[in-house]
Amino acid sequence: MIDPVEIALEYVDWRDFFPHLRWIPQRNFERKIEKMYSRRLAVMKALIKEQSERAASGEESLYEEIQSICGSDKITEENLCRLPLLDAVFHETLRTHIPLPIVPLRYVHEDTELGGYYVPAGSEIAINLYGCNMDENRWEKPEEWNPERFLDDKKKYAPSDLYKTMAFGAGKRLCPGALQATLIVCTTIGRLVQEFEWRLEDGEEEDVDIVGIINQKLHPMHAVIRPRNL
Ligand code: HEM
Repeated sequence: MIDPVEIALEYVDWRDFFPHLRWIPQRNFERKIEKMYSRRLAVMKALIKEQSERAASGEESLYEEIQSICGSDKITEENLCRLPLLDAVFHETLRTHIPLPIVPLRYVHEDTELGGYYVPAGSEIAINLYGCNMDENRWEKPEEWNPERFLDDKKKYAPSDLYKTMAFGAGKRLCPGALQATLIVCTTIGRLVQEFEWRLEDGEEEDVDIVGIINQKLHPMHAVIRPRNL
C-alpha cells in the first residue's frame, strides 16, 4: 500500500519552504528528481512514437480504402457513402479537436429537469461539448485519436452519425451547415490523402489546442507533403 505522506516527504524539497537556505546542497534529492525526469521523458517519447506510428498506419489504411473504392478516379461526394473509414476519421478528428468546444448559451424559459438536475427558469446554460467528447464513461481512452471506435458496427453510411460527437450541437439550434460541412471536409481530406503522401516535419509533435470561441492549435503543426505516383 502506497502511503501518500511518505511519498510527499520523499519528493518534497524542504528548502522550498526556507528559500534563504537554498545554498545547502541536497544532492540526493536532486538526483531523484533528475531520475524521475529522464524516466518521464523516456515514457513520453515512447508514447509519442507509438502515436505517430498509429497515425501513419491510419493514413495508409485510409489510402487503401480510397484506392479500393475509387481506383484511379478522383473522390467525389457520391463515393463518400462507400468510405466508412474516411467518415470515421472525420468524426474522430471532430471529437478530439472539436472546433466549437462550448455551444452558445441557452436560456431556460421555464422550470425544467435535465439529466436528473432541477434547472430553474431564467438560468443560462453553457454546454461543454469538449467535456462530452472526453467523457470516460462514454468513450474508451477518450484522449486517444482512434477512428476505429466508429467502425465497430458500422457497415454502411448512416446519416444519424452526423450527431455522434455533438460537434454540430443538438436540438433546435443545431448546426444547419452540418451536412454541407461533412461533404466538403470529407471530400477534401479524401482528395488530399488520395493525391499526396503526408508526414510531419522532423521534430514536430502533437501540440495543445487553445480554447476560444473557435478552437485552434497554439502552434500550428507543419507537415511535409509529396505527390503520390511521381
Ligand atoms: C465542421 C464544420 C462545422 C462545425 C463543427 C459547426 C458547429 C456548429 C455548432 C456546434 C453550432 C451550435 C449548435 C448549437 O447551438 O446547438 C453551429 C451553429 C451554426 N452553424 Fe455550424 N458548424 C460547422 C459548419 C457550418 C457551415 C458550413 C455552416 C453554413 C453553411 C454553418 C452554419 C451554422 C449556423 C447558421 C449556426 C447557427 C444555428 C442556430 O443558432 O440556429 N456551420 N455550428
